[in-house]
Amino acid sequence: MIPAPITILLKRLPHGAGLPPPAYATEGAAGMDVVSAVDAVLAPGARAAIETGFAIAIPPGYEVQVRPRSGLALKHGVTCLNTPGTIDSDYRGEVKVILANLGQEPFAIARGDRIAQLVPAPVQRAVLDEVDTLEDTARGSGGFGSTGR
Ligand SMILES: O=c1ccn([C@H]2C[C@H](O)[C@@H](COP(=O)(O)OP(=O)(O)OP(=O)(O)O)O2)c(=O)[nH]1
Ligand SMILES: [Mg+2]
Repeated sequence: MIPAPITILLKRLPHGAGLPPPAYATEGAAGMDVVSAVDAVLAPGARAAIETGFAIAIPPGYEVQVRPRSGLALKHGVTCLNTPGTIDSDYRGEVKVILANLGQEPFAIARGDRIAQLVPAPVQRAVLDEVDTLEDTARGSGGFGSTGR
């Protein structure tokens, strides 16, 4: 069964006027592609918070993840540095995409270029229960490659 879509409110900011809102490129796309509101050039090794020209209000109990586009990553080495970026449901500032250029060439972004994708997700919160001992397991404290290659 396909879960019903949640409603996210989107407020267009003045410098984002005229830009297309985030949108699904295909019927089955998981992410809504989001476009840049600015022209920018990312030098090799550089990072920047790229403005999108909108703010959103996500319903309580959800987040929006900001994820890279694989085409930009593969062709240009351009990715979201903090992937997946987290948009909190109580954030009302401008959504920004933290892009990093891990490639060898400068990467030019034009206003209107699709730079990332937004994926809403339910958030499972937790309460922490501080204890003196934790139940033992076969793994124990092994990790970071302890099971081999
Ligand atoms: O890719 C991102 C990541 C975050 N944000 C905004 C929305 C998010 O709700 C807020 C805070 O993000 P996060 O919690 O990841 O950053 P922080 O360094 O912990 O900042 P803060 O102390 O404001 O929570 O910044 C974006 O616009 N784009
Ligand atoms: Mg935070």
